[in-house]
Amino acid sequence: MAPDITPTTITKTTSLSKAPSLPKRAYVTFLAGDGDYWKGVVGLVKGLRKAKSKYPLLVAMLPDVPEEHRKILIEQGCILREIEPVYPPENQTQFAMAYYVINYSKLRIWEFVEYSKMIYLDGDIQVFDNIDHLFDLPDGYFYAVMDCFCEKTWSHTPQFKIGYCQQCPDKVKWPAELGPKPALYFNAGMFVFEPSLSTYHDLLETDFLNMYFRDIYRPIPPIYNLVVAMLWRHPENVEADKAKVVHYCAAGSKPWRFTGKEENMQREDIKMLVQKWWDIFNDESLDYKNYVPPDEDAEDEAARAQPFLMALSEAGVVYYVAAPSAA
Ligand SMILES: O=c1ccn([C@@H]2O[C@H](COP(=O)(O)OP(=O)(O)O[C@H]3O[C@H](CO)[C@H](O)[C@H](O)[C@H]3O)[C@@H](O)[C@H]2O)c(=O)[nH]1
Ligand SMILES: O[C@H]1[C@H](O)[C@@H](O)[C@H](O)[C@@H](O)[C@H]1O
Ligand SMILES: [Mn+2]
Repeated sequence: MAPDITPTTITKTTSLSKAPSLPKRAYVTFLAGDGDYWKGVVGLVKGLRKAKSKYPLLVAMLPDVPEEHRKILIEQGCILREIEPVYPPENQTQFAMAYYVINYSKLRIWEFVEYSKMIYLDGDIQVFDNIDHLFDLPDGYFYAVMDCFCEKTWSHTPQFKIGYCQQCPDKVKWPAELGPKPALYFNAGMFVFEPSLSTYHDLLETDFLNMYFRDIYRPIPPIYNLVVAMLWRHPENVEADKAKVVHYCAAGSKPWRFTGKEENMQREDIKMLVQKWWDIFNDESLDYKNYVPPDEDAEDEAARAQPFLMALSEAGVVYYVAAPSAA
């Protein structure tokens, strides 16, 4: 059979032989409304700077974000991208409409195809250590941290009802009567993904990220998205001070609203993590206008990839993810 020399093939060959510029990468977060989530985004961009991230932070933002908040974000070095709201399909309930609009609109980050790879981070996340090496994980997969099913937010699920959690699958075993074990489920506050218009369109039709990415989901260790409830639900799996990325998602844990009154919020590890968030938020040397970028240092980069590999093997997930190509 004759070789398939379609225009696509030709384009690819040409661009390869011309040694194109490096693939574009960026972090991306999502912002909606005139509430206080912008504080989370300011904390996040300053945290990324402190961790010496090489890549910018894009903010995918709904039109309802007020001008004064946009101004603050630009002054902090964020790249703003206004996105049009996506309304859920009509068959979905009218309750909690805002919640659905937020969920569907977030999918627009798959439209950012000028970037070949991105890391999504919720606004209530903080990055305490450089995680740029996650961009080097092999293409073609969807990387995220496994969620925990032990909090009341999950009380509607069979997992919660029988006390099964994928974080400790041997404590309460999945009963055979309930059929096959449920697929691994990730927390959708942090993930490594490849923008793609066809994926975007497919996602709009699918019942959400976990369903859509079921087959190419590869778990990465909890240090890349420490869902704070893990501290009291699975202390054997996590260490608060080793986490590179912390997700303040438990009730009462958002640092900028923290009162310490809600359940578990008096814990020393929580108070320490909330303080660490504030230290970054208040650190003026991390403001964009004051920031002096460090010199590029190739050795640094290699040194960073090493603990990553070690962490993966410690967490026993090397089986799931191939080594980063930089290793
Ligand atoms: O008024 C709001 C509400 C949310 N957000 C943005 O949307 C993100 C998701 O909201 P939360 O962080 O409050 O929600 P959870 O961490 O509890 O949510 C988890 O489940 C959600 C769906 O329920 C999303 O998928 C989310 O990314 C995932 O981490 C926020 O971080 C923030 O970036 C806003 O900007 N304004
Ligand atoms: O995935 C969920 C979600 O992010 C909730 O908002 C959080 O409170 C949960 O504990 C987590 O498991
Ligand atoms: Mn969140």
